[in-house]
Amino acid sequence: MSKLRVAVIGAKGRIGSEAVRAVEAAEDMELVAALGRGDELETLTGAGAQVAVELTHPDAVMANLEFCVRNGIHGVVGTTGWTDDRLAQLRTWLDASPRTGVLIAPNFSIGAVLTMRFAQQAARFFESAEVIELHHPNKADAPSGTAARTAKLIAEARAAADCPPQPDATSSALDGARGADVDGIPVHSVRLRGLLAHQEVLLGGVGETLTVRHDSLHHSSFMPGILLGARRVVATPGLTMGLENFLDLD
Ligand SMILES: NC(=O)C1=CN([C@@H]2O[C@H](COP(=O)(O)OP(=O)(O)OC[C@H]3O[C@@H](n4cnc5c(N)ncnc54)[C@H](OP(=O)(O)O)[C@@H]3O)[C@@H](O)[C@H]2O)C=CC1
Ligand SMILES: O=C(O)C1=N[C@H](C(=O)O)C[C@H](O)C1
Repeated sequence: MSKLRVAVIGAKGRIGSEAVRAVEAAEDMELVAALGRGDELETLTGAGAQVAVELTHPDAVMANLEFCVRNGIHGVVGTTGWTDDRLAQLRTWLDASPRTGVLIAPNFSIGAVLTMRFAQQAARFFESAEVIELHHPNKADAPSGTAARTAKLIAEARAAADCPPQPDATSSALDGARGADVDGIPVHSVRLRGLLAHQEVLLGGVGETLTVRHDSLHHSSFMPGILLGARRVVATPGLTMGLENFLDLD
């Protein structure tokens, strides 16, 4: 059987360099291009890439995806910074290239995907929910894509269950003390040397709390998800939001 022809964009970065090694080691894949900043995107078409794994920066991801989708190259995207406007723009490119698929995964690690699922399941049973994400200090964005997604999922679950707004009588606070408000859920970002990627979801009810915590200790934690995404996205046209769509979680 012919191998899946995979390219990595952002190949010299922390996660991109790990992805290059993972694709090279995968028996069913061939690494056909490894692009860094300043490299020509046309390399992808010249190399016959079927899938591009995009692991760069929020400032770069849109131009890279526009090129890929217009050229029928499927995308597996880990880069963060997604807004509703950006997603709408991506959908217009995909509408014009109906056989092309893009997976955006806020987090490729199975533990983080499960954290999001558990938080979503638990959200309606607790009055209060807050998210704390903790990352290395070289991370460009805050809050993390994972934390933003987690907060959105919690908020959606609470809205679907007709939960009232969560109690918070704070009437005076230093700017930032209550974190960022993501759909009504406070999200707190810690940047600390020594950390990689960690998240706690705190849920509170009368007389009890539940904490769901996940720790990525090495970038290898993201590789099975990236490889799974590459294998599945080629047969999944359109936009897929979240690796959970390629996992049998139920
Ligand atoms: N979904 C997930 O599971 C994960 C997602 N991420 C996300 O992936 C992204 C990258 O993270 P990380 O590896 O830590 O960041 P790094 O800064 O280590 O790596 C990004 C790399 O992309 C390069 N780059 C920037 N612009 C371009 C471009 N236009 N074309 C090609 N390469 C480019 C950078 O080059 P230069 O150094 O010259 O700027 C750098 O080498 C972030 O958004 C992060 O949040 C990270 C881990 C897991
Ligand atoms: O920048 C990182 O390191 C990570 N970025 C992703 C995010 O913003 O959620 C995934 C993971 O947290 C690592």
